[in-house]
Amino acid sequence: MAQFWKPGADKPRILEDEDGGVVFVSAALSSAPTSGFGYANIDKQRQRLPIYKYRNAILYLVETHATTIIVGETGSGKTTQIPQFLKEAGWAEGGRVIACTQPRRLAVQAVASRVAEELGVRLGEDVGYTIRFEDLTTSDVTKIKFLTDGVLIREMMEDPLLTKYSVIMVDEAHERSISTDVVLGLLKKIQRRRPELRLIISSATIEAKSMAAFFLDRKGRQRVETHESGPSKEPAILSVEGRGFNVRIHYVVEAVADYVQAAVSTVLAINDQEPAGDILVFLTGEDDIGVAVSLLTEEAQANGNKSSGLIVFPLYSGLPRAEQDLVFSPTPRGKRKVIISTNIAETSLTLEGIVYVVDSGFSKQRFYNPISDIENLVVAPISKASARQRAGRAGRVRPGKCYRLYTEEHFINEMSAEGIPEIQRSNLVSCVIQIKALGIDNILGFGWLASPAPETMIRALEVLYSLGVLDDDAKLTSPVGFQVAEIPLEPMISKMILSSNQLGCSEEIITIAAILSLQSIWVSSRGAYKELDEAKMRFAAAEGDHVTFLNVYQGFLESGKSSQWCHKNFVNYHAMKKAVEIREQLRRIALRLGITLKSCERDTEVVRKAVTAGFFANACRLDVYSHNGMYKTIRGSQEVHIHPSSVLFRVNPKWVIYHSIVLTDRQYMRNVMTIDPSWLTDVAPHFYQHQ
Ligand SMILES: Nc1ncnc2c1ncn2[C@@H]1O[C@H](COP(=O)(O)OP(=O)(O)OP(=O)(O)O)[C@@H](O)[C@H]1O
Repeated sequence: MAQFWKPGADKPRILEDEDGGVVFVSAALSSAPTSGFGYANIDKQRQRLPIYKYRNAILYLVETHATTIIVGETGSGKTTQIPQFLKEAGWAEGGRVIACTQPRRLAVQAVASRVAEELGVRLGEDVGYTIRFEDLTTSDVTKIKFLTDGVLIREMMEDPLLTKYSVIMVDEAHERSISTDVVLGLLKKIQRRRPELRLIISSATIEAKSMAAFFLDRKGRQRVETHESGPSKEPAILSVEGRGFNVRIHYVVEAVADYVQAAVSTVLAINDQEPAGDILVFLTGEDDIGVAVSLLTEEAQANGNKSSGLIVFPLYSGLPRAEQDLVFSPTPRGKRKVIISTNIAETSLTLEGIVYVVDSGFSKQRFYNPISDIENLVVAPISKASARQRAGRAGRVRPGKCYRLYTEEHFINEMSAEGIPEIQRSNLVSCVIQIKALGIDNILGFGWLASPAPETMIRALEVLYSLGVLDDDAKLTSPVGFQVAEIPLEPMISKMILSSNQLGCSEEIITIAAILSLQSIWVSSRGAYKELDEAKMRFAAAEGDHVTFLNVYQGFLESGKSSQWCHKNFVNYHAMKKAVEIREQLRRIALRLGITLKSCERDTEVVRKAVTAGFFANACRLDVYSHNGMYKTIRGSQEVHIHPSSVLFRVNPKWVIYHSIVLTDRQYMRNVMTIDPSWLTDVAPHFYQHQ
């Protein structure tokens, strides 16, 4: 009997309906048995995956085609099996390596450990991974390497033709992150120079024909006709039929007013009414995840036995690795794990115990406005492709259910088939410098999968020119441009590091750079707002957050890197440990670039000047006529406010610089620092000449 489900504001119910329910894809596609799967040995599990039947077809297509596009349901085995098929067929012999890219770091680590486990090898040896600031591979030993698309682009700077790879699989290509689009454009170029390189583009939800059209160019086709021995340049498309287990989809009958509250009610209803199985909830960011975690934890405490079986874990990219890892821990007997996540868990991941998925229908997405030069993170509706990926986190090791907190009508009529590629809605400063560093000067004619807006390109070129990274001919300057490109951070942070060399404060600036590359060093307040504020005030510097970070870092070192010290001060211990690690890597990079490591002995003026040398484009002035602490950006005159998490919140100094903007009810500046406005024209005369 099918079910329709309707969350109520106070008491959610799961309603029975004799009419046919909405079933994900089709029950007829189910090809795996519905029980016993978890107990089979790994070889048997592998053989039961839908992709297994396609092993020979895949190997044949890869042998005979330069590019193969593989579309198969979530959980059909693309990510974990294809690299193994290739290895078994000899593609990793003779010192060659098989690469598989993922848009997200968490997925890279998770799939690499799964594949190592399936092959019975130690992670980091035959099977390894590389993400920014972490390389778990062994040269001459690693045969299958998982990595983020961003890391693959960085590798091209050292080895432009990626000569060690025999096959590169670009997985989850539907995500269309900036790095995925750039990687696809670059790989297409590399293929012309290295016809023996094979590409696999895979996803559960890509439009295979338009992807194939991108890889098919006239020149390529002509070459096929004349070179019979090489692989065909015409891309092959393979559709893998079948999925692991059914996922039954439930829609709300009426639109919900508050998706966080509805998600919490749904989790409680599942816990009350459904058999054992963990729950994965998709919300949008740290803030709404924090609210949901608190509500569920309170509910579990208040309800005694009824909800006490729930163990709730948040999951988002800024969460330290050790806390992220908790979501993979086995669920204790008699308990039910609830993971409340951003779209970090949307693709590639298999979380073994997950039976139920709750999908809010929203995610945080970047939107850049080249006119105001502001990039906001906005909560926006997801696409159908994302919704399918989210549902696909269930049904991987047993049948599952997905509760969509939106109506079926909304899914069918309102949701776009695919999201807007990130390249068309982001600031492109980092992207442009990477492409330039690879020696590609004609950015507009790069051969984009989707062209970015010309205004956005112009803005990026303008900022890079003002940073001294590009010259009048829009070429990378030497040495500054090349050095900035070599540091694996945002160009503004890299420029700040380089400037600290002349100003004699590189030790301090490297600490700030390490902390800025983390989401937050404070623990989330968990309701204890007053205590968190008081703790912050112990470190707060009148100059703002950047100098405050130096105080916290110093305190952490003086405590002997103590976790108790962190706990007492509301500082996130794991984040601080990560900051120490990143700082060590940045020190090594700085030394390689010839930067002298020197401390200014806490001369906060030179520290702030170095930050300004990188972030001058983010300068704002207090609007003295506003009584609510409103600032206007110098370029673009946009209204912005200091974020409540900043130590300058309510202090409202006249001139400030920020690191990033978040949009909630207003545009808020995060990580804010006071400046002297004369520094702006000192460090960026071209940028501010008309002010
Ligand atoms: N860590 C794991 N623990 C248990 N089973 C796993 C694990 N990882 C993968 N599997 C099994 O292997 C199957 C295939 O996973 P894989 O990631 O290769 O699929 P996929 O087709 O790439 O999916 P997606 O499109 O969602 O990334 C899963 O459905 C699951 O049955």
